Amino acid sequence: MAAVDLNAEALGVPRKQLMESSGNAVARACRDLAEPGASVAIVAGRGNNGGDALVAARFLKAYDVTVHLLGRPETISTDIARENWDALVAGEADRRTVTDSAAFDLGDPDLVVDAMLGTGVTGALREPEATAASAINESSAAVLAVDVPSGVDADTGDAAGLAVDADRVVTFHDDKPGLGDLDCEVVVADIGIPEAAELFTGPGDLLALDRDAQSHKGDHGDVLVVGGGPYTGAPALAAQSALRAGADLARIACPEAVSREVQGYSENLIVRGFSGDRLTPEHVPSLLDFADDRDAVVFGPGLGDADESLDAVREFLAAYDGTAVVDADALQVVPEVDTEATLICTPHQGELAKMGGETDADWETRSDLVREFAADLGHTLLVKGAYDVVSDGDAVRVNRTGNPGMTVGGTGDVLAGATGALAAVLPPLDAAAVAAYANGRAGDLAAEAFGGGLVATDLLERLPAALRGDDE
Ligand SMILES: NC(=O)C1=CN([C@@H]2O[C@H](COP(=O)(O)OP(=O)(O)OC[C@H]3O[C@@H](n4cnc5c(N)ncnc54)[C@H](O)[C@@H]3O)[C@@H](O)[C@H]2O)[C@@H](O)CC1
Ligand SMILES: [K+]
Repeated sequence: MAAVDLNAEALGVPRKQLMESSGNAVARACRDLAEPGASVAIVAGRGNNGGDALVAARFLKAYDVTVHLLGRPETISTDIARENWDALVAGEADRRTVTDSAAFDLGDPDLVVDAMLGTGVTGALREPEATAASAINESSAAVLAVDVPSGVDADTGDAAGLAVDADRVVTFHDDKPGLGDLDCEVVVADIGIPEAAELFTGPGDLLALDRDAQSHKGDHGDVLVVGGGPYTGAPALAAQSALRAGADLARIACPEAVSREVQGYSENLIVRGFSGDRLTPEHVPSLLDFADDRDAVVFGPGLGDADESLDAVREFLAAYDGTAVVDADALQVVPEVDTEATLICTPHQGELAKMGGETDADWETRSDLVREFAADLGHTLLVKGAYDVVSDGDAVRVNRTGNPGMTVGGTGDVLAGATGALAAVLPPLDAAAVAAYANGRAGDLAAEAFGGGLVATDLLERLPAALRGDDE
């Protein structure tokens, strides 16, 4: 929800506007439950859940409204909730502040609006919320809960202690998993979050990185790039990109014939050569061993399409059971391989066609085709284009960052490497979506400096800023 929120804001629909819609929905639910003139007690917490109900109070002029703010107005935790408290001028509602739970007096209202806590709840209700919840539960009034009954965890439906017993819940945007098992009526209100905020990647997607990457206990990934032979720049770019996208270690396995050249691009890379001048099936057993201890493998950059090399890719994937990003010439063998591995395939339109996938000039039609093909393959696809389409066969995300300057060689290697680093810390769909977004942002930042003359290494330098969500 926080990610969708930030994406909506980037699309010009700020949180305060969403709060106005939620408040309006709460007021509508009040009108459903009580006749004009009825007495309504709004019990508001200091977060945005309370803010929603403070908005509702402005829409309930036909009612006798009392607002009980749990705490002093200075302690309201968000600007938008405080602005809505300030907007309730004297006369519009009877405003009371509850600083001592012993002094809380709910009165005998016809309807109670429980807006103490929403999705921000942590642990058991503290005071004065606990006293207020008891009073609400003892009251004979109808109880309308805002978003979720206070004290209930919206994700699980569990309560760490006391929780409000509501008759009806008006929840926002989407049903919450924890509401299903509650013994009350749940109404989902559309609060006008643009569909684009969920479909298109945006700055909100970067939040996944904070959350999930932290849970990986400081382990930000050990990524192996398998590639090189006919080309040397591609694996070096992919590995450097993995480092810029946050991997702790980036290793390259490439033919000995080119390993010194590949190492020469950067002292940050750990290069291991295998015999000869290209990948062949004889290298696969040791490659599998080497890949076993890595968090993710990026297979394909600069590998070439010699028959022996493609045989090696087939044998590798058939035996591998980790996470791999498959790019470039390696892509064409994916449809024929039966593998336990988790694959993220990063084809451009031409490579997609070679894999047997269909495409279309219209991005919406293309999204459907990509989703169906990902479902057939049983893997995640990131199909590159002016609009990148990401799908795991179920969900679809579309990325619009990037610019025509990025058709220059090497940007695909940068994307593959970044996807590998992110796949070490995020689920495949998120890794692909965040990588596409950040790679495009890095390209946009590079275009500000170099216009159509940008080159792939310019993206490497800008990837960290793009992943932090910096504007420039
Ligand atoms: N896109 C969104 O996420 C939207 C969210 N909205 C509303 O915003 C709510 C979430 O707002 P917030 O994140 O501000 O969180 P809440 O308003 O749910 O709660 C945060 C406040 O509760 C306090 N708190 C937490 N646990 C407590 C406990 N056990 N006992 C006593 N106090 C406790 C915190 O210190 C903080 O002041 C949603 O439930 C919804 O009602 C809406 O405005 C619409 C848009
Ligand atoms: K609530």
